[in-house]
Amino acid sequence: MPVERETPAPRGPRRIRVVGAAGSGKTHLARESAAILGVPRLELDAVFWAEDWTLRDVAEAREQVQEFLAAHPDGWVIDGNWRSRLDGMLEPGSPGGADVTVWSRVRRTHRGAGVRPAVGAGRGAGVAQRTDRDAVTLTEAGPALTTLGVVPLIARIDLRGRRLSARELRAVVPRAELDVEAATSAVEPILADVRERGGAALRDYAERFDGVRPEHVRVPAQELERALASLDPALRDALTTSAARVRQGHEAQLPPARTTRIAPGAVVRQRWVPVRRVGLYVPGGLALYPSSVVMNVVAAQVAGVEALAVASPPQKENGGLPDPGVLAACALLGVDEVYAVGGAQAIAMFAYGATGSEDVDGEVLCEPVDVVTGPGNVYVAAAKRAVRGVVGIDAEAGPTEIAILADAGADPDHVAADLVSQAEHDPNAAAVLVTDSPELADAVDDALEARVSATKHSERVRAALGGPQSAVVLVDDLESGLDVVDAYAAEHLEIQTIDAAERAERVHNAGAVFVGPYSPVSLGDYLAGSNHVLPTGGCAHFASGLGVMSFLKSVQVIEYTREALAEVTPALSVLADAEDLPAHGEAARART
Ligand SMILES: NC(=O)c1ccc[n+]([C@@H]2O[C@H](COP(=O)([O-])OP(=O)(O)OC[C@H]3O[C@@H](n4cnc5c(N)ncnc54)[C@H](O)[C@@H]3O)[C@@H](O)[C@H]2O)c1
Ligand SMILES: N[C@H](CO)Cc1c[nH]c[nH+]1
Ligand SMILES: [Zn+2]
Repeated sequence: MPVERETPAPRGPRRIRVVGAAGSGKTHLARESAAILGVPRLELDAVFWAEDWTLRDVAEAREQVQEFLAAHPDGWVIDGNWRSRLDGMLEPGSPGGADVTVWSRVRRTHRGAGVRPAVGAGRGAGVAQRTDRDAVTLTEAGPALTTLGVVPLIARIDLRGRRLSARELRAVVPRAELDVEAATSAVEPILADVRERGGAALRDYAERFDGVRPEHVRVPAQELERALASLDPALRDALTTSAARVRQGHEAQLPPARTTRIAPGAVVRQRWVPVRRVGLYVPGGLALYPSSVVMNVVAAQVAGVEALAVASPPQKENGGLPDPGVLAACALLGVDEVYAVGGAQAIAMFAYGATGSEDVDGEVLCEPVDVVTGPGNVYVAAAKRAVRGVVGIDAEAGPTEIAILADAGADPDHVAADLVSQAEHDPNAAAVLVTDSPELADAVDDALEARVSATKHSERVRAALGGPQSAVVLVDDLESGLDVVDAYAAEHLEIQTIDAAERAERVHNAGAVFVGPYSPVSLGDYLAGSNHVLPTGGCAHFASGLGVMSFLKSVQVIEYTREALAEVTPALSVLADAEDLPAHGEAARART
């Protein structure tokens, strides 16, 4: 039986007026909002214009509006401007008027919705603050409505009283609409183009996606030195601390070389050999990630990789170079090959190499690498999936996910804080709470309301919490909760239950597990000593986080004496004959 996400109970304003300039997306916003709320919609253009594109008589038009209001006292969405003709009708505060007015407006290349509160309108209303980077999420009605407090921030999935098979569980756990598979078609032409046109394509994509055409695709050495020299001392100390702790954690991962004596004179040895050259991706679209420099670089260095190259998106604010904090972190860790390249194009550059297109590039801008690692958005993850085989990759480390398994004893404010902390990465980030306590779920809903309104990236967080990838999942008991989190296979899983340590040991599928009340995910993001580059989108069913093993290959070394070979030659010959490969047996018999 299919499991539905719960229809949210109406809470805030239900009578919504959408206004905005022509082409600002108000029709779309109104249509979507009405569908989400389950209320009727009235388009004022259809009221004030008659069929033959003459203006309808004002009195007649107003009467139509009045009839609509009278027929739907419980809620509606009305879009269109027509202020002067309405003469105050529909204004917040007027009889039967709107609870709230939403402006849909075009902002540079993205459309966005602003919110003007009605007198006495529901909580949470206010002019939405946003940056251009956030604005893209506001084309959606969901975030606009959660801003208004009309729908809850996060959906509920109630699995109580249901026994689901492993396959059914995998189908009901929340997942993003734009997954790696869906993003693949967007990145394939980019990969092919970079392979073909090298530096010229890299500059074109920087202009298109990052809003700046870098003069230097490879960051000049003096810019790395300059960034390190101007690094804020507190940040330098924090990066140094982080690198030392991560180094310590990763040194413990180094596998020992093993020699096994299979029989007298028969030796098999396992050597661990680092790959020679690696490409390390450091994201930089919505937020900036010096910490991802630490995670990538330290793991590769501890593994013993000889040549490390880093790529991070060019920043318009930094003249087409990557973020100064990213550059400084590279310099601090001794990496001098850094590229101002973001997204799928960076992954292509590393996988195929890139020819230069300008004098500053030289003939070869970037040599191909053996392994590409690092986190990024869904396009980066899709590009890594596409080049796998040409190069090695670590896990698909796409949009951040947090799952929390919590019981009634968990602190709802801490749970909310941790959900918000990861939701702030990306509108596509996922936040999932799995609990056997409806009381905790309600308390977390309330704590989220307070935290989301107050947090800096509230629009991005609302979009992440309100997306299909996020939910509060109610279960009968913690055993069922464990089944749900195993089916979900989160990048990060927090266990906030009374028996956290024992329960954590029973988790099969998670990139990293954070145990007990004092191990928030943000600790692992920066300086727990673990790595924050972790598998997403269910890949934790089979993949591990970034670590020294991501950069090591094992080489088996076999050395037998004549006697040891002679001892197994009869069995070897039988096997060779059984496979109709008699020359295999002859190669052994020729020696013994
Ligand atoms: N799983 C992990 O280990 C982990 C760790 C840290 C961060 N993250 C995630 O990394 C991501 C960082 O994302 P970001 O966007 O801030 O930076 P990013 O560097 O990953 O992506 C920016 C690039 O995306 C590309 N891009 C944007 N829109 C595109 C489109 N429509 N088509 C093709 N390419 C497009 C552009 O090239 C741009 O340079 C977040 O999702 C965050 O959650 C994951
Ligand atoms: N939470 C991210 C991993 O998904 C890592 C990170 C870096 N900076 C802050 N957080
Ligand atoms: Zn984080």
